[in-house]
Amino acid sequence: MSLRHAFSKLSPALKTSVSGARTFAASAAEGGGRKVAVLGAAGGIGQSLSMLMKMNSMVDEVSLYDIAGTPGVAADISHINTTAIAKGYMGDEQLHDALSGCDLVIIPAGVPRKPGMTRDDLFKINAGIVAGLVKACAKACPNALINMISNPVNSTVPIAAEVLKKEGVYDKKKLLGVTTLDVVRAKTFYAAKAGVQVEKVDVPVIGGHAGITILPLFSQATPSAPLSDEDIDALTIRTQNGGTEVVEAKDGKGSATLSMAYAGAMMGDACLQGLAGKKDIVECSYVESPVVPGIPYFATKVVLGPEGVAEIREIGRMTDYEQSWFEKMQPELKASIDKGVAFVNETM
Ligand SMILES: NC(=O)C1=CN([C@@H]2O[C@H](COP(=O)(O)OP(=O)(O)OC[C@H]3O[C@@H](n4cnc5c(N)ncnc54)[C@H](O)[C@@H]3O)[C@@H](O)[C@H]2O)C=CC1
Ligand SMILES: O=C([O-])CC(=O)C(=O)O
Repeated sequence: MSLRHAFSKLSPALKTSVSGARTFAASAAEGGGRKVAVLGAAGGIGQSLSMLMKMNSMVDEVSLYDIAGTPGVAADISHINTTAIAKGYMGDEQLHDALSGCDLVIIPAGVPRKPGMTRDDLFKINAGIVAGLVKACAKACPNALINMISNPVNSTVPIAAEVLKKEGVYDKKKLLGVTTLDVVRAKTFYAAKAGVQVEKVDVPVIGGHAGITILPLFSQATPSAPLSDEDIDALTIRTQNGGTEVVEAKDGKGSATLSMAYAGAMMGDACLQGLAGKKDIVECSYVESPVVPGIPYFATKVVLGPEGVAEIREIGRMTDYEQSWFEKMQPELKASIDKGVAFVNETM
């Protein structure tokens, strides 16, 4: 498959940049001129994600920040003949400059899983990393959108919210947990089973981003296909275990990086399109949400706009099968949220 074909589903901004059909930056009216930072840019996700953001014609500057390794990655990416400038920043003392003036900050910093671990096992290390980075965002770019990739997302998003609240700059419209990879997987697995063209598939995925908190709603998938209950059960469980499938296949060498960079670039692109005032930009995302009483953060489809999250969509109709997963996930999701909130209150 050609690169051009592979990118045929991306937004016009990303597509024109990839195809080389346009070598100038998108004008401000088209949503160009954006500064995007990737925190954790020298990592498995961060390198590819930084490259994909450099290929987005809405972006003028990509800021690559990490505790080590960013000068090399930035030098490498900077040779790509797209308009955005790529700059490397390394270490605490350069973090503020990396973030100043940013419209969008994407955070894939922190440790990944090894076989046998849950995402929650990463909490001990990643909670502190995320809290420190978000505190720096609060000071350097308080109006930027934040896309949180670092795991456990079910807790790192509430951690980020609490830090931003303590800094007096929290805006729930601007903090988005990235669950796009769950949607990417659900679409891929569904298309293969249903025998439909994957580019035409849509599947909402609700809840959170860990095990049973990931709930693909195949009853709402389009185009619809007459799948058996056994098929739906297998697709649901495969989507919930998609991350573990990759962790086991990588056998100690980390978790999903390339598919995550793709998913992160799609989500980042959608946020930039929303900022530019484009209409009907809809992605599933884990955000502060009123949709499920008693569960303050929840992923459903959200509409992206000039301020970030413009509208949070309801779950819609679920089958009895989906409803039973929905009920089962709630205690785990609530516990992960409470753990994130408590971490900030006890340590900061
Ligand atoms: N939301 C999602 O769907 C997914 C989330 N993830 C998560 O993304 C995170 C990163 O995964 P990988 O890129 O594979 O890991 P990696 O280990 O390859 O890269 C992580 C990078 O973060 C950097 N880092 C550590 N502390 C930092 C700090 N204080 N400031 C800036 N950078 C720092 C490291 O130096 C490293 O370069 C993990 O927590 C992983 O679980 C992974 C896949 C999917
Ligand atoms: O499974 C992991 O640890 C990484 C991740 O979140 C994913 O691939 O969905």
